[in-house]
Order: sequence, then structure tokens, then C-alpha cells
Amino acid sequence: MEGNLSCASTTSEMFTKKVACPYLFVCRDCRASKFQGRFARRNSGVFSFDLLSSEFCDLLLEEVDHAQKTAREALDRPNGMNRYGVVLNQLGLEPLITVIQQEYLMPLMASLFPLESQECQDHHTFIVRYKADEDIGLDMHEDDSDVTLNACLGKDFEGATLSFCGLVTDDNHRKMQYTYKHEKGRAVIHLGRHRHGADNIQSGERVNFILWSVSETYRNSEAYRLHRLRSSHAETPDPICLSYTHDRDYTKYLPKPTKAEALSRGVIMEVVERRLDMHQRPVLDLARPIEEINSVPSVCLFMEGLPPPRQSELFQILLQIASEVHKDVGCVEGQVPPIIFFIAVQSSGAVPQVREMSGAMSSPSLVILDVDAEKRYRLDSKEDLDGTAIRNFVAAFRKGELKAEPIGSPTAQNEDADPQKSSEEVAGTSFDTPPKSPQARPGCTLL
Ligand SMILES: O=C(O)CCC(=O)C(=O)O
Ligand SMILES: [Fe+2]
Repeated sequence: MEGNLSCASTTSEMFTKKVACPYLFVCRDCRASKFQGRFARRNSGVFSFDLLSSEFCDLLLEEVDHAQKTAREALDRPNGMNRYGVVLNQLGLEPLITVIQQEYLMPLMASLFPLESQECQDHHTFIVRYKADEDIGLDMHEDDSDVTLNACLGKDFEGATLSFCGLVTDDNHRKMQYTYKHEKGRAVIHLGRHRHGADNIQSGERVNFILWSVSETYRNSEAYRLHRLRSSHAETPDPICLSYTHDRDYTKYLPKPTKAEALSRGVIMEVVERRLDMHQRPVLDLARPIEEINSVPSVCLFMEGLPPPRQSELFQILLQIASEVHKDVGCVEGQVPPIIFFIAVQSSGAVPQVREMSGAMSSPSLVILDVDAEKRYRLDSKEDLDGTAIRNFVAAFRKGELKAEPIGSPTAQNEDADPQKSSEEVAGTSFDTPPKSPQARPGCTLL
């Protein structure tokens, strides 16, 4: 790769001795103690500071422009949302970025976000770009990182501010906190689970360097599990904090954007289309559930391994019931109904995990899972599973007549036949054996 960032391949030692790249950082030592007074400490956990020298910004811009001109086809898009920009590892910059992360940012992250940056080793680093006729902004979202560093490289632009709402785990996560104005060389650092979005660019072009840090130690902790639970008791949202990709009630507050508008703000259309599609398809595939399975009571009909004619019969029954229920609850186009229906026909994708959470021990098996309330409702599997049984079970749930179990609670020993077998004659059983003693993990999320 041509370009001037030849120090990308330098070793960490050389780099930190500033032999090859003596002028990259304004912030040469990011330890928070040395930082006092140079931080703008924003509300609730978002900090900004001068990080990159103007020369570094220009060099990196040059490198990225060069790569985009010469190798555009070979470059991946930076993430599921931004369409323009590049993944910097693909330009051979991983060693440089690892040094930035480990030598410069780690001390800072450790003092600002000690839990989320423990032994932080991994990063995903990319460039994002906004300008007219490309991406003009970014829908509200959380990052797939534990800590995010976002530094502006330029160029000249108006607008394109970054708005922060709350942490997804907080009730106020759809309440506006403040708007950050990007400046060349200045970085903002925040938790990945902090809801944020880029406001539309008015003119010019903005290019930013984004480093997502991931800590395996944190991800394996109980704290991480709790941090993945979105608050569902949110206060009335501020419109700017709404996400067309993620909020199923978006159209209650704001008009539905056109497809072009949505795309230009990085909306993940696949997620939205699957949600909108529910009007045509009231029963969804549990192998690829929509993310609302974590927040909306979900009727799950497990029928892995059953002969296809029996699967088809049960599917038709569930389809009929789902259509009736959705009609009854006044399902509004563009919004997810207050109860969702899924079928599992094969043990693939999310099915094994949902089966484990559901405590479903046989096939067929019917469970209503309320992940948000950490509860599940199981149909006594000794009953024959037919239309009447399913309809009565769903009706009883809606009337609040069913007995709940906590998600993850052990299933009764005497309840079912051998969990390795289906309760019906199964030709060519293909589903995985459900675990014999499911882990107690109330409230775990699926996506
Ligand atoms: O444009 C920005 O400043 C933020 C970009 C962002 O949030 C992201 O790419 O995840
Ligand atoms: Fe982001």
C-alpha cells in the first residue's frame, strides 16, 4: 500500500520511542492524571480531549483516500450501518492502532471505564465518512464495542454533530443528553452501550477515526450480562433519540422515513424489513428471531425433528392463531404487536439457546417466553398439541391465567419422557438434545 503512513509497520517499541512517527499525537501521555484540566467532561460518561495532531489527521486521510481510489472493491464497509469508509486493519494499520490502543488509550480507558476496559486486547477500527449523496447521518444506535473512541480527522463541514442519549440499560436511554460538536484532532470517548447517533451533515465532508475496544474479561462477567438488558420502562422518548432500526414504536412518534432517507442515515434495512414484514408473516422463524424477542412476549412452538407433514399441520394452526391474535390486538403497520409468534423447525441459529431458556424438553413443545420479565410459561407437554390446546394456552396467557416460571429454572424431573426423544414418533430426529440441567440465567438476552 502506498502512502505516507509507513510507520504503520513499525514495532510498538520504535513507535513509542517516537522514532518513526514523532508527531502523531497531541496527547502523548493519556494517563488521566496527566489529563486533568485538558478534558471536557460531559454529562454522564462522555469525555472529549485533543488526541491527534493535524499532521496525523492529514496523513491518515491521505492514506484512506488512496486506498479508496485504488482498492475500493476489496474493502469491506466499516460496520452494518456506515456504508462509506474503510476498516483500517485492511490497510495494514493494525499494528499502529494496537499501539494507539495499548500505549496511549489504555491508561485513559482504565481510569474512565475500568470495568469495561479490563485487559482490553481487541479492537475493530474504521473510518466513517459523511457527505451529501452518501451517508448524511447515522441512526441512533449502540456500538458493538465496550468502549468507543471517536476522533475527527476533518475535513471541512457544517452540521454532522453527534448526539448522545442515555445508556441502554437506563430508563432514560431515549432522553436527550447533549450534542457534541466534532473538531479536527479532537476525540470523544464513551461506552459502547451509550445510545448515540450522528446528526445530518449540512455541507462539506466529515471523516472520523473510530476505535472500538472489546474486553473479553468484561464480556465474560456477570456485569456484562446485566448491561445487555435494555431498559423497557423507558420514559416518553425525545424524538432525536429514536432509532428507526431498533425502536419498534418509532412510527408512533415520527413519520416513517422513505427508504432513501433511511439508507442515507445508516438504517439497517434488513432489521426494519423483517419487523415490517410481520404484517405479511405473523409467524417468524425462531432460528433468526427479530430483536424484539428480548422485549415482547413470544410464543415459541418447537417442532424440530417432527415429520414434515406434522410440522406443516402445526405451522398452519399457529399461523391461524397468530393472525387472529394480531387482528384482535389491533396490530399497527410498522409496529411490532404486543405478542410475537415463532416456530422452530430445525435446531439451528438461535433455536438451541431459546430452547434452553424455555425449558422445552420435547418436540413438539409450546412455550411463551417473556425475556424482559424473566418469565416463561410452558404448556404441559403431556397434552396433545392441537389447535384447541394451543389456542386455549395463548388465550389463557393473554388473560393472565397462566402460572409463570423464572427463565432458567430447572424443569420438573417427572414431567417429560426422555428429553433426548421427541414426545411424538420422530423420523430422523435432528435437533440437539436440550441440556439436562439448564443454567440459571434469568433475563439473558438472545441477540
Ligand atoms: O459519526 C460519528 O461521529 C459516529 C459514528 C458512529 O457512531 C459509529 O460509526 O458507530
Ligand atoms: Fe456508534
